[in-house]
Amino acid sequence: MIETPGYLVLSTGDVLEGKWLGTEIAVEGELVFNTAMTGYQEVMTDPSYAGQIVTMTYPLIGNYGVNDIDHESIKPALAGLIISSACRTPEHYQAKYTVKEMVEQYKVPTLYDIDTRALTRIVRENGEVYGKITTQPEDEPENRKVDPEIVKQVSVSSLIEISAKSMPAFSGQKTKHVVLYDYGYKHSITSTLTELGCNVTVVPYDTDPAVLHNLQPDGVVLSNGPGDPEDLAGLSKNIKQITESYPTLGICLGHQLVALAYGGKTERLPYGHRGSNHPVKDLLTGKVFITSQNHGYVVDENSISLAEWEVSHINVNDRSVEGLIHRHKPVLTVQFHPEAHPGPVDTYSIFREFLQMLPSKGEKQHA
Ligand SMILES: NC(=O)CC[C@H](N)C(=O)O
Repeated sequence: MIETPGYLVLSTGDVLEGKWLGTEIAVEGELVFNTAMTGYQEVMTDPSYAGQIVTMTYPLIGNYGVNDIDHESIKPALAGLIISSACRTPEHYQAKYTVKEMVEQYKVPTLYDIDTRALTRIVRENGEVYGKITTQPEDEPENRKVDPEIVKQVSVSSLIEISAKSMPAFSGQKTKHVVLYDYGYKHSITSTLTELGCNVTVVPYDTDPAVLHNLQPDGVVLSNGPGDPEDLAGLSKNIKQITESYPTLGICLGHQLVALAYGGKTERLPYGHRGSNHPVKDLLTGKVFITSQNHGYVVDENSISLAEWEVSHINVNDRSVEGLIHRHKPVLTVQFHPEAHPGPVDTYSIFREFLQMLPSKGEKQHA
């Protein structure tokens, strides 16, 4: 087999040599790393990675193949993939393809045989690093910012209706209708809601609250998504209106956008939280959960009005804000991923907490 060398050229001046896995296409993006030991398929198809080159720190990728059931969106959204060893002979009863076949089919520029430990150190030490996957070691990444309009590229353009897959979560209740604002949603969010007995309507990220009102939701979920939350500050007025009218759950980007809508600020983490074993403390119960995470920004605790909001969760490693609860309105938001995938389902109960906030039939509080 002839293996062509490929290069990852970084904004720090470092150049790492590897080999192409699949099609040789040059691409640029923000360099991030994910520490999950499994879940590469979910990571590759999570739209929150749009515009980013993702390094998997676990050294062997592809050993259980790729299946037809664990995609988090219809196709990979990440700009590029960097791995150490690529397994070409997967073993798993559900495996349908190899990682090589997947990156070839969707034309995801991918390098393997990269020293991912050295690369991760560079990102940890430098924080915001941009890179280019290329055949030319003398190339340089030109862009130093993820496209401010990236959410528009991953959001649905018209609404999608998904029916409940089971009886309502709580006995005696009618099926609830949840509208999911799509900033780049993961399919696990809709599958969790439908498994808990909700009908879900997925709407474009910029859907006007008047259109939402016509859908007569019982509650609203604001999804995860890519990019810098402050690039979406123009949506703040709508988001504030939504949270004032309907019980709301914000997940990751959705959490950040609610904070911005209430006058809060977001800031960049030194090198992000991306993995499936991030400990989060529920400050209301004192319990610690292991969570799935994928974010580069956090809500600045000092920017939140504590008269209006309570910090419900913090990250045990760096004490950053992981969850907010409104003191008077049925609004809760989390920075981590209760839908998991990849990672543990310890915080699945967040969906139940949200569903418990939805009014029973005949007692909708909105006009
Ligand atoms: N998964 C997400 O929703 C990520 C939110 C945002 N793009 C961040 O990096 O912080």
